[in-house]
Amino acid sequence: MEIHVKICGLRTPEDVAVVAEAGARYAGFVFFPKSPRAVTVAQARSLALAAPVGLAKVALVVDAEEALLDEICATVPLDMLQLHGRETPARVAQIRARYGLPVMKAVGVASAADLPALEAYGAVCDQLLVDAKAPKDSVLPGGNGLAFDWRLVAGRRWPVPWMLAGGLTPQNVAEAVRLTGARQVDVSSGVESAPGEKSPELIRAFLRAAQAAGKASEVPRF
Ligand SMILES: O=C(O)c1ccccc1NCC(=O)[C@H](O)[C@H](O)COP(=O)(O)O
Repeated sequence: MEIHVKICGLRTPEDVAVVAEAGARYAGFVFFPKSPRAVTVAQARSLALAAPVGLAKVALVVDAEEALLDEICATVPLDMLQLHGRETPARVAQIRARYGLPVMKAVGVASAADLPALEAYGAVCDQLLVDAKAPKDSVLPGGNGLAFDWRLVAGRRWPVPWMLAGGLTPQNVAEAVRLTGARQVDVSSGVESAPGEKSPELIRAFLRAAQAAGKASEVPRF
């Protein structure tokens, strides 16, 4: 089974080249000014234009107003919007209808009490990002390099495809895939040498580990 990998928070043409060459399926661009991974709309446009066919470009926004979404969608050639704030299901549906792009909604998980939200958002979005819940005092609503208890979502299914995120690394991604049954994984901090600085070696190691985990989960045919 092939595991689809999203590498989030790309900032340079070198990041895009390494991610594509390593075999990632999605590249994420962060539009959140307080993030060390933030890019401008103009920067995202040139990064997206440099992405080869087969690498899906994802714009990550947090409670974005129409003006910003209009500007991003008119300027950057995109394949998906990732909503990483407190957008309600109604807002998710509205954004999906307005821009005609697939929408992935991030849902933070810390305990079983967070699981019903995945059902609610699963009814209105194209993909779910099942992420660790950000600590209350965190500046960033995601990208904190924190994992949640994967047993909470082990074997769970939703009506739309989903990605596992939160604190994944080249060392733990195989165990995360094995335990949860995820077919898609998303990483940012775990492939960085410093906040916002992507490491080509860690990106390659992450892709290798994820792909090996996918192969290991294949049912043998005799
Ligand atoms: O990465 C950021 O700086 C960021 C800022 C605001 C909202 C979300 C953000 N990142 C989300 C992600 O990169 C991932 O989708 C996910 O949260 C996993 O991040 P990590 O735990 O760092 O691998």
